[in-house]
Amino acid sequence: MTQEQWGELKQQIREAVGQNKFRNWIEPLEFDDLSDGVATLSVPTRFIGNYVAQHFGDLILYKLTQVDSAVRKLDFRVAANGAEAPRPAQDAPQAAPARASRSDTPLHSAPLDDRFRFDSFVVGKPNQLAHAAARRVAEGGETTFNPLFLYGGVGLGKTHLMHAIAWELVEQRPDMTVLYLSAEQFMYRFVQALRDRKIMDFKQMFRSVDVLMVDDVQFIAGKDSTQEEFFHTFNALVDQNKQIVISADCAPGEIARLEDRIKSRLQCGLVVDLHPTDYELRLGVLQNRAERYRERQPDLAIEDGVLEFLAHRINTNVRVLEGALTRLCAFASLVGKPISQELTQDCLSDMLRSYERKLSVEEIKRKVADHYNIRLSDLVGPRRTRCYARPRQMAMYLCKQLTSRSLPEIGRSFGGRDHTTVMHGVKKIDELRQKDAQIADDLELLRRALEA
Ligand SMILES: Nc1ncnc2c1ncn2[C@@H]1O[C@H](COP(=O)(O)OP(=O)(O)OP(=O)(O)O)[C@@H](O)[C@H]1O
Repeated sequence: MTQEQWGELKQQIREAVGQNKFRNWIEPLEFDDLSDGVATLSVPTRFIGNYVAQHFGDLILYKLTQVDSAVRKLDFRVAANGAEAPRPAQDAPQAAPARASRSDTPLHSAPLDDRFRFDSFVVGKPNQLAHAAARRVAEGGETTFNPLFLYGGVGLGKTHLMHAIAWELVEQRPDMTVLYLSAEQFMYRFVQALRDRKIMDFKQMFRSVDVLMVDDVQFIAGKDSTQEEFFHTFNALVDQNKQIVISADCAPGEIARLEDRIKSRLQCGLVVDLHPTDYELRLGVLQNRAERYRERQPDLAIEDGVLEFLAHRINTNVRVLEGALTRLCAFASLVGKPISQELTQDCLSDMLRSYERKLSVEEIKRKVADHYNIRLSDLVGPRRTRCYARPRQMAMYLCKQLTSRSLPEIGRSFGGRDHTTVMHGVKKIDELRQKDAQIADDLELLRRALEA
C-alpha cells in the first residue's frame, strides 16, 4: 500500500468517525508495513495504540481489506521516536495499556480505566478480603496463591480491582508484562488466530506474560474449543509460576457448562467473594464520589443527611449507587440548586421506588414503639405529652424517609392525623437531628435496625 492510498483511507475513516475522533486517534497513525497479511501501523504512544486497537481496529482492518484483500490482521508498534502524543480529548476515557513491555512488541491488552485504581476503591467489610488479596498480588512478589479468583454479583468492584492490580503492576513493576482482557476478548483473539492460522503466535503471546488477568471468565462456559485453549494457557502459566487473576459473577464450582477440570484448577488458589454492599460501604462510596464531584464542581452543595438517605434507600450495587449520585449532581447543577432531601426524592423518585425496601409504615411504627418502650396504641393515640409526641414524630419522619408513602397516607396511619401534622413532625425532627445528638443517634440506630 502506498502512502497516498493510506492517506485516502484515513480520509474515509475521518468521514466514518468524525473530525474530533479522527484528529485525536486516526491522524497520528502512520502506515508502516504489510507482510504475511499483517498490516502494521506505527503509533506515537502505547496508549494511542491500545485505544485505537480497541475502538477502531475493526473499522481500520475493514478499510484496509477493501484496498488490499491480502490484509488479514492489524498490528501496532510504537514509533521509534515515540513522542508523547497530545492528551486525548476529555471525552475519551483516560485509559492506558495494561502492558509494560519492550516498545517493539505488538500491543494486545485491553486498555485500563484510569478511574479504577486502589485509591478510588472504598474498602468495607463486604470486600476487605478481596481488596487485601488484590493488594498482595499487585505487589508483584512471589505468587502466594494462584489463581486469585474474585467473584460476586453485578457492580461490586471485580473489574475495578482487576484494573487496580494491573495499574499498580504496570507502574511499579515495568519489568513485568501484564495482560488484562475479558474472557470474551480471549475467545475472539483465539478465533482470529485460528482463522489467520497464527495459533502458535497466539499461544506464544499468552504464555510469555508475567501476569494474566481474565475478567468475566463465565463467558467461556459452553464454548468447548475456547475452554480447551484456556485450560492449556492456564496450565502453562501455572507451571511457570506466573500469576493469574480471574473474575466471574459466581464461584468457580457454580459456573454452569464450565469443564470440571477448569473448575478444579480455578479453585486451587484463593477464591474470594465480593459480598453485597452494606450501609457503611455504600455511604463510603457515596462520600468518595461526592468528594470527586466537589473537586470538579466546587459550588456543588450536598446537604447533610442526603448521602445517608441514599445509602439507606438504594441498597444495591455500587454501579447503581454511582449512577444515582451522577444523575443527582447533574440535575442539581442544571437547576442551580443545592442537593437537598426534597430534590433527591424528586430527581430519583423512579429509582427510590424500585429499590424501596418494602418497608411498611406498620413495621416502622412497631420498631419505634419498641425503641421508646411505649405501646403502639399510644404512638398513634391522641396523647400529646412529649414522651409520646416525640416518638410519634420520629416514626413519621422515618416513614417519610424510608417509604414512598405520601404525607396524607402517613397521617391516616397515625390515628387519622392531618397531613400538615405529619409535615410539622417531619420538619421538627429534621431540625432536631442537626442539633440534638441523642435524636441523631436514635434516628441512626432505628434506620439500621429497620435496614437489617
Ligand atoms: N468498593 C468500591 N469502591 C469504589 N468504587 C466501586 C467499588 N465497587 C465498585 N465500584 C464502582 O462501581 C462500578 C462497577 O464496578 P465494577 O465494574 O468493578 O463491577 P463488577 O463487579 O465488575 O460488575 P460486573 O460484573 O457488572 O462487571 C465502577 O464504577 C466501580 O468503580
